[in-house]
Amino acid sequence: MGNPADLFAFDDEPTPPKPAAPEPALKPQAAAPAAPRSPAAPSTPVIPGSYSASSIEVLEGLEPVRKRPGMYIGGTDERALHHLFAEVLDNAMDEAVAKHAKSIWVDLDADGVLSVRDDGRGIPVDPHPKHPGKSALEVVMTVLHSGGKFSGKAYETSGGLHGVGVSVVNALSDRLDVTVWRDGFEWKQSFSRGLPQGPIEQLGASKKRGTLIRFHPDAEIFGIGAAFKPARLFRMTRSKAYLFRGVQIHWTCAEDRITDATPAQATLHFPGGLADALSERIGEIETVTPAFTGRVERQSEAGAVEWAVTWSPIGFGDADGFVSSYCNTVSTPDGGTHEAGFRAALVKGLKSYGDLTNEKRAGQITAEDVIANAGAMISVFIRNPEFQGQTKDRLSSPDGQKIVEALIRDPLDHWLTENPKQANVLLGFVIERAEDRLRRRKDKEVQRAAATRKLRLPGKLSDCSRQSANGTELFIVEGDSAGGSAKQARDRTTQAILPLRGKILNVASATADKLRANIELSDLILALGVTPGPRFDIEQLRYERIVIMTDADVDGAHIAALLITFFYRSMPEVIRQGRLFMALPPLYRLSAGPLSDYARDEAHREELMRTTFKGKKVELGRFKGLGEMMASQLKETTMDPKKRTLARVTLPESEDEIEDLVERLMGKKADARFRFIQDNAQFAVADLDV
Ligand SMILES: Nc1ncnc2c1ncn2[C@@H]1O[C@H](COP(=O)(O)OP(=O)(O)OP(=O)(O)O)[C@@H](O)[C@H]1O
Ligand SMILES: [Mg+2]
Ligand SMILES: [Mg+2]
Repeated sequence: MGNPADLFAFDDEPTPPKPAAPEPALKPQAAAPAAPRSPAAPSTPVIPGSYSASSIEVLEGLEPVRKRPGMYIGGTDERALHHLFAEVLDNAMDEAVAKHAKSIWVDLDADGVLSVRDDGRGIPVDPHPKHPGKSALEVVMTVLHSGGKFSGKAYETSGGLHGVGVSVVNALSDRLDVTVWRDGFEWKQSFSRGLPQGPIEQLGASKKRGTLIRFHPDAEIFGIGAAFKPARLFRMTRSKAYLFRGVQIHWTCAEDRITDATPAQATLHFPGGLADALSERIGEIETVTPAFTGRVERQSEAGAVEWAVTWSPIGFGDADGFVSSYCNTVSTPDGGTHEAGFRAALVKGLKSYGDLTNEKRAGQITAEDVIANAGAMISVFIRNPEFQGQTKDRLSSPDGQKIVEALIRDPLDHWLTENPKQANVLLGFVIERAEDRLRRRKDKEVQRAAATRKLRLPGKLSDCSRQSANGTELFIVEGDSAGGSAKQARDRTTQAILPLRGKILNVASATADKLRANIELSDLILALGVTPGPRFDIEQLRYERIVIMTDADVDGAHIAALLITFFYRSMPEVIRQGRLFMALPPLYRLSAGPLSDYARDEAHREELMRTTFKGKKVELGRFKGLGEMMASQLKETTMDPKKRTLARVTLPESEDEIEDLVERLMGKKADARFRFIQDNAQFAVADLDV
C-alpha cells in the first residue's frame, strides 16, 4: 500500500531532500587517481558524429556505478544518499540475523563520516582463489556481484542477495576504510571512489571479531553540501533493532550534527519486537481493539513471520492507515508479496469468522476494507528473497505471499475466536468500512447518472429553475397548444411543463421493451429522472409532484388513464407516496355582469347556478380544451397553487381492486372510462387541496 509507512517516519522517509548544511570535505589520505574514463578513446580517426563500433563502450569495474548511480541506489538525492547507509547496515544485520553478530555500532562523526561496525565473522581477508593477488575483502569491495549470499551456505535468510551493495557504497564514496578483525589480527584497506589506495594491510594482533566500514559519500555524485541527516539515520537504525530482537545497536552521533531531538547516544534493543514498535508508533491513538501481534517460525525450513496490527477509527496522524513491511529486515516501502499475503490472511480470517458467527454482511468485505484503517507492521524472513532492484523497495518473491498467509491464518483464527467480544467489534468496524465503500460507490453512480441525465433531458421539457425536487411540480400536458398556454401560466421556478404529443402506448399490455421504445414515455422517464422497474428509486424523482393535466373530455380522460396505468405498472411507489395528481381544469365559465366563476363539470355548474348565480342571467362558455384557455385563465383555475384544486391519485386497498380498476380504466368503452375518472376525481377533490 504505497508509502504511508513513511508518514510515520519509522525508519525512512521518501520526502525530497531539504537544502543541506554545508559539508566540510573529507580529504582522502592519499591522492585519489581519477576514475578511468572513456577506455575506448579511438586511435583511428573518427568522423565527428559518426556511430560505429568505437561508439560502443564497455564499462569496467565499478565505473558503471559512478556513471549511472540511479540504477544502483535509485538516484542521487537525499533518499539515495541514505540508501548507502542502508546497504552497510543491512550487511551488519545479516551477520546478526545469521547469529554471528550480537552488536552493531553506528556512528556519525563531526566530519560527516559514517561508521558501521559489527562483531560478526568479519569479511574474509584471505586471497581469493579466482582473483590472484587480491583478498576476498578487496574483491567484495571492488567487484560487482561478488558476495557470500548466493549459495545460502554462509547466510540463511539474508537481506543481501545481489553481491552489489557494499561495492556500490565503495564506488560512491570519496573515502571508504574497511577494518576487519578476524583470525587473531586486525586488517585494514582503504578505497577512494572504488579504487584501492593500497593493498590490504595486516595490523596488530587482536582478539576482536567483526567488520567496520567508515565512509564518506562523494560530493561529485551527491552534490556539494549533501550530508547524512542524523534523524533519518537514527530512524533507520532503530527500526532494525525492532526487527530483530537478537541484536543490540549502539548509536552515537556528533552533537554539532544534530539539529533536532535525535539523541546523540542511544542503545537500541527491543525484545518486544514489532509489537513494541507498533505501540511506540501509534502512541495514545484510540484503537478499535488491542493489537493483534505474533511471531511464527517456519517448521520445515529457515524462515519466520512477525506482525503487529491494530485498527483506529480516527486514523493514524496524517493517514487513515499504514502498512510497514520488511523482508529479512530490509524495508519494503512499496510493499510486495508479503504484504499481499498479510492482507489475504486478514480478510479471509475475518470472513471465516463472519461465517462462524453467522454475520452475513462479512461476505462483502474486501482487503481494502480491512487494511484502509489498519496500522500494520509485517516482517518476514525467507530464503532467497527476490526484490525489485537494488534499493529493494518491493518484495517480489512468489512464496512471500504463501508463507505469510499460511503462517498468520492460524494465529488469527485463534485470536478471533478466543476473544469474541473484540473480534465482533473488529468485524463490525470492518463491515462498516465495507458498507461505507458500497454507499460511496452507489452515490458516485447516482451522481454520474444525474450528470448524464442532465445532458439528456428531453428537448420539449420546459424545466423549472429550482434544482432540488422540493416544492416542484411536473405538469404532463396533453398536446402542444395546451403546452404553450401552460408554459405561460406556470411559475417557472417550481413548475415544469412536459407536453405529450400523440397517443402514448397502452401500457397495460405493452412489454418493457415497447415501453422504452415509446418516445413519449421515454421522454417522460427522462424528465422524471428515474429508472422504472425493479431498480426504481424514489429519491431520484426530480419533482415533488407529478400532475397529469389533460382536457376535460373523453380523449383527455383516456390519456390520463393511460398515464396513471403507466405509473402504476412501472413505478407504483410514486402513487403510493401520494406524489401523482390530476389537474382539474374547468369545463365551463359562468359570468353575470361583474360576477364570474368556473365549473369543473355539469354538476358543479348546476350547483353554481343554484347558489352564486341564482336568479341571474348567466353567460355560459364551454372550454373545448386546455389550449383554448387564456394563459391567465389556466393559471387561475388549474395551475396556481394558491387557487387551483388537484386530485391526488390513490390506490385502492386490495390488489384485486387495483386490477379491477386498471381493467375498467383500460376498458373498451371510452365513455364509461371517462365517467369513471370524473367520478373518482370528484370523489378525491373534497379532501385534496395541494
Ligand atoms: N559486515 C559484514 N560481515 C561479514 N561479511 C560481510 C559484511 N559485509 C559484507 N560482507 C560480505 O561481503 C559480501 C558482499 O556484500 P554486498 O553488500 O556487496 O552484497 P550482498 O550483501 O551479498 O548483496 P546485496 O547486494 O543484496 O547487498 C557479502 O555477501 C558478505 O559475504
Ligand atoms: Mg549487502
Ligand atoms: Mg559486492
